[in-house]
Amino acid sequence: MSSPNLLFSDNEADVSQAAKTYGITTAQFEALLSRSTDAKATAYCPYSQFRVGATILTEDGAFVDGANVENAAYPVGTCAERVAFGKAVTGGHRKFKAVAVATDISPPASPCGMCRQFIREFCDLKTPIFMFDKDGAFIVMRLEQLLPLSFGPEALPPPGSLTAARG
Ligand SMILES: O=c1ccn([C@H]2C[C@H](O)[C@@H](CO)O2)c(=O)[nH]1
Ligand SMILES: [Zn+2]
Repeated sequence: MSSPNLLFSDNEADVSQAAKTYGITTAQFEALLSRSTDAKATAYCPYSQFRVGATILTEDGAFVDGANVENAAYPVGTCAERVAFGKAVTGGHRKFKAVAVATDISPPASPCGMCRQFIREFCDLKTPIFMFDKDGAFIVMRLEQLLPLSFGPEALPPPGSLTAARG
């Protein structure tokens, strides 16, 4: 069932309101929408035919795109979000302002559980995740809403602090 109270349309009022609420510019919002929508075309998804595009806005204002990459051994395939974060992190980015995911369904798809946890490694809990349908209508939620009571890097002892003697 759709969630009309959560689904915004791509009109000027909703876009500027969302951009303001989530701390990005309307130009950045429009770039997240157009780039994640275009990224769907780069998906390799012969098995599901379900195209997903993802775009990440880095803290310094760069954009990194990804799409899902499937595999004949089905579980080996990778979601668009993890492809985009892999590219961003190996490109040297460590801080991010927003994440966008675009699909051709409405209401739009939301990141799977594995991707929510993957995002949690690199993003502040307040980070907005924009989920776009084919027409640019969108749902937006913060990471802490998509992944409540989450487990993250700060729960572990600092890397290198454990002694080798302890098994
Ligand atoms: O948020 C999502 C949901 C699904 N998929 C991919 C995985 C698979 O390739 C296809 C169908 O599940 O869509 C993503 O990339 N991101
Ligand atoms: Zn996923």
